[in-house]
Amino acid sequence: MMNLIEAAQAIKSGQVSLGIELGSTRIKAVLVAQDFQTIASGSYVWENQLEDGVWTYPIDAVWTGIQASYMQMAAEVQSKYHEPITTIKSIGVSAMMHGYLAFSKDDQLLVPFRTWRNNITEQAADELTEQFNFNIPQRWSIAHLYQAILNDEAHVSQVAFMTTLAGYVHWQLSGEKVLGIGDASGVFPIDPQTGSYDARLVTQFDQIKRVQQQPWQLADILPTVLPAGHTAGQLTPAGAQLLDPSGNLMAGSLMAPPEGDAGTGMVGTNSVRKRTGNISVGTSAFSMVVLDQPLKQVHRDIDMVMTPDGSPVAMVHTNNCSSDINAWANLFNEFAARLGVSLAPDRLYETLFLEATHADQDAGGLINYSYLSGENVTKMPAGRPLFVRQPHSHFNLPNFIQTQLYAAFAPLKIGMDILVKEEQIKTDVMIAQGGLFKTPVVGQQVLANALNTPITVMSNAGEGGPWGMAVLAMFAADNNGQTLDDFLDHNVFTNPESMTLSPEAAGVAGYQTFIEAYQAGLPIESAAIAAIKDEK
Ligand SMILES: Nc1ncnc2c1ncn2[C@@H]1O[C@H](COP(=O)(O)OP(=O)(O)O)[C@@H](O)[C@H]1O
Ligand SMILES: O=C(CO)[C@@H](O)[C@@H](O)COP(=O)(O)O
Repeated sequence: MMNLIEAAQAIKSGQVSLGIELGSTRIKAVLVAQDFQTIASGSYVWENQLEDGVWTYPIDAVWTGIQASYMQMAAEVQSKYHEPITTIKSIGVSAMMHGYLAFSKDDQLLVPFRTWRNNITEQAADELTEQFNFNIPQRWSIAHLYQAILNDEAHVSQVAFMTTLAGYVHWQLSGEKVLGIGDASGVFPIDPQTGSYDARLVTQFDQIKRVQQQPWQLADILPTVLPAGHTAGQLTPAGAQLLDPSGNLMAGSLMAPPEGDAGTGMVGTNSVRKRTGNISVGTSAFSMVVLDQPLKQVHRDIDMVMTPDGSPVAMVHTNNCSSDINAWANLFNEFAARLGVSLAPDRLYETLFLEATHADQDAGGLINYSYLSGENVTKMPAGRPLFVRQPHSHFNLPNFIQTQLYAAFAPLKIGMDILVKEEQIKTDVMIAQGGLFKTPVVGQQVLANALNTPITVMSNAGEGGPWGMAVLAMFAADNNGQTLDDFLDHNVFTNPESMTLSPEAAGVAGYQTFIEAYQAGLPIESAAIAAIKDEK
């Protein structure tokens, strides 16, 4: 580990890499030294909005958030090391995947950003899955494009370029219209042999009658696909100004292929090798296993994505994980404020999560449906968060918080059971990362019990994504021809700090009781969606 003087020297000579990640609730910037240690970080809280039935973020907020995170990180560098950041060796951008950002030939955004969280592309996703004999989830970018075509949306004929959020930011910083292969795999299916979009499926798409009527062909409007380790352009002067309006940062940094947060999660947990598994836990929850053989069949609940170096990955993805925890945490925070108690966010979460350690194993018979938005695994088209209890349920604070944690992982548990039962895909251990692990042990133990699998959490778990992106940026700058898995094993994770928790029998049994009640009660959620209309 570098001392203060060595770190200051690294900053001065530009021997540092920057990873930026735009997650659903936090934009993060992490500056990493060449020994892979984090030197400084910054973050910015943002929140998606449901506007006219579409989950979105204003595009300006992307830049407000990136600049605020960068500025906070640069301020930390200045105060700790007394150096401004002027040169950065390599930079990588990662973000929530999928969704729809479509631009005209004059680079104008044609419709507000449609994020991964939307459940508005059912018809397109169903038709494409059938045509391609390949699972196309609703959040895939191609489902959004095709649904816009099916909807006869006027903007579609003007589309000159479509990309993901990471691809958009990368384009603005470097001028390059490219995507890392992992992020690209959430846009359109990838052919593992060619490392690019599946040419046969691209032709099939172009031949659909309503697509033929468009003035473009799919290949004209998609970004170019690049694997990890390749150079994906340089930070331009305009890009440097966009990232750091103070003007300290100079252009010229090498840019790595932009990736999705699935790929950076795999890198951050050293899980790109075949038969390794990892889980990302934040606004959404998704588990990923790198495959050593193709799946037996197409499943609507198992998504096929790629590692950043192009190996197929089976993913179980759930739209809802931590949003409802946040809603309740905010409520408790308001109450604390009324009592004159001001709590820093980490203290708030820690205090609440620690309550769960006194809970009944079955969470006292309480049930929660944490569906802020629709949920693919349980086939809910929209979200109506619900808390349900019986007159005799054991309703107290520990059980309430336990229920929130149990419910956050419930769709993932249901989806993982499909992966295990139908495809017999199971790893010996899963490595988890995400903001929920910023409070140690509690969420990790619940996840281990829920999935009945040992869960490892690394010391970087709270910032695993942006750190993973910085590592990819270093891999792009300096890899000596190594493969990504060897680079991670031999250079990066030589002495990882991690903790593994195994499932506890009583907790596993308690979670099983909870999940049975949860599944039995799912019609309540359906009824709420039908009965309580969204007034927006
Ligand atoms: N100190 C904490 N302890 C436990 N959970 C936390 C803490 N701080 C934040 N969280 C949870 O982590 C979530 C953010 O995780 P993150 O991985 O950054 O997700 P995303 O990419 O969806 O923004 C928050 O929404 C919150 O639920
Ligand atoms: O859809 C995917 C991965 O397939 C994610 O990008 C999306 O769920 C967003 O993740 P976060 O909840 O922001 O970590």
